[in-house]
Amino acid sequence: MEHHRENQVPHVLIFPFPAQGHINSMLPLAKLLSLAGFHVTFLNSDHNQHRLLGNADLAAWAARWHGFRSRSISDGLRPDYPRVADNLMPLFDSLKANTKPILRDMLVSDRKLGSEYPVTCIIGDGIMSFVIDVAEEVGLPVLSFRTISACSLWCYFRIPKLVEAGELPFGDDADMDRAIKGVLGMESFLRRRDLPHFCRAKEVTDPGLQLVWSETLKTTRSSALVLNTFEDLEPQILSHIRAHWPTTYTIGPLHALLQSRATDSADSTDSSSLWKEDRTCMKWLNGQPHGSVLYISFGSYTVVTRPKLLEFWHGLVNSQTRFLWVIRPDLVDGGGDVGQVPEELAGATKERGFIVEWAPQEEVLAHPAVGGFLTHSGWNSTLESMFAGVPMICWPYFADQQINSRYVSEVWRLGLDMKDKCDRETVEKMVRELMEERRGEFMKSAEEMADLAKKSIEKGGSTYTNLEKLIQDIRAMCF
Ligand SMILES: O=c1ccn([C@@H]2O[C@H](COP(=O)(O)OP(=O)(O)O[C@H]3O[C@H](CO)[C@@H](O)[C@H](O)[C@H]3O)[C@@H](O)[C@H]2O)c(=O)[nH]1
Ligand SMILES: C[C@H]1CC[C@@H]2C(C(=O)O)=CO[C@@H](O)[C@@H]21
Repeated sequence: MEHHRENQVPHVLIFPFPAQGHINSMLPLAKLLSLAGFHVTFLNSDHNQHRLLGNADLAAWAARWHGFRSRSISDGLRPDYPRVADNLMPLFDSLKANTKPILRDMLVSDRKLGSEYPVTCIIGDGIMSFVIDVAEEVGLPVLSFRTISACSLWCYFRIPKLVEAGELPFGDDADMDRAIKGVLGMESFLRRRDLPHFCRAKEVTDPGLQLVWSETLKTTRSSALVLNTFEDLEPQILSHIRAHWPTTYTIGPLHALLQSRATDSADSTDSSSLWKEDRTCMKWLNGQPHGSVLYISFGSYTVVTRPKLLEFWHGLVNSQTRFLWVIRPDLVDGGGDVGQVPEELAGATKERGFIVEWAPQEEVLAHPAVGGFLTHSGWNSTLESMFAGVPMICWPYFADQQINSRYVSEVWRLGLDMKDKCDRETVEKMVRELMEERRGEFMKSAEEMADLAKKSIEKGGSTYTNLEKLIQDIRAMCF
């Protein structure tokens, strides 16, 4: 038996939902497990692997992260199919119908996936419960990694209770500020408008609502839940979660945990961006006064209409603040470009602003010139801003972002929630409030939260300890 133990190297297959936000939270875990001496296969979609190859040095990753390999699998859609937020059901349906059997066949035909060691455990994205089905069929242990906050996962889990109590659906009742009482732990501050966006569906049969409802319930079948959060951030909600997922590993903020473990700083920042990063913004930031710049990014999925984009633009310019703005090529609804910009905006932007299509966001948030973040409240952006000690203005777009923005403003006191508004007057008012009037207050709470996050990843901290436990438990699965 001992001889057998010496030869068994854990081989973990890590499979994120094919989207930037899911790659950016599960990839650091893959690298951390390779640092622990595990063999790791990171599974991208063919579509995203092709995009990553254009922007990342995947060959260098294999050299830097011993035991790490990335493979790809078809998501079943044409390469040019629009994988966009307001049309995601075809992607989910295709993953279940097409990718699931391919994944099973990959594991049945070669348990080693072309490497020297057989797969001993699967960590699948919790929004793709079909990975649990495949793991059960091929007889492998499986853990579910949900890439969102514990508070948003808990809201999803409570959907059946909200429906039972008549709190969902809202119907045509327009009172979005009506309190929601059915999410335990959130009764004192949760409104209809703060629930995850899928809860705004008019019918219980809405596909998006059904998706997050059913996928969340199905992840209770996996042997454990992995979350990119930390104990001090969401303690009450985590205790509710653990009543349904007894084994829950909180190992976030993962981007920072990796950075703290990587021997070479360049290693931990190797880009996993699907867009090409424009690093010229770093030189521009170097020329800006300390804390003077508002960074604006709405993540990888958000789209806005051109009128809304111009409202943000007017509000930013009227606030007189310096700004660094990420305007992805596909940010404007319908894929159109920004078009002709009014001279008053173009002139002020030349004077006080800088625009890129995609930024090295972790480095931007860590730059001393950045004093605030206008964000869509995606979970990675929220954690990155939190760890960098940068206060936020939140303009959530969909999915879990609505609940994240409510927590930022009402629970963690790290900024302002602009939810459901984007007129130029509100934008200007909130930018001035965050960057000037209440700057001291928000900087103080942001620094306190950043300290809590830093303590969680240090030796003896909850995240540090939970990662060691996860590594130990995965090792034990080999025998
Ligand atoms: O110019 C940019 C903009 C973003 N990022 C990075 O891209 C990631 C974006 O992730 P996130 O902030 O979580 O937003 P989304 O891409 O929108 O993520 C999707 O996935 C997340 C995790 O499930 C969810 O929380 C979001 O709601 C969902 O939209 C972050 O790591 C950013 O650092 C860059 O590197 N450069
Ligand atoms: C496409 C979105 C549907 C839900 C997914 C998600 C989650 O709850 O895991 C968060 O945001 C998006 O990335 C996914």
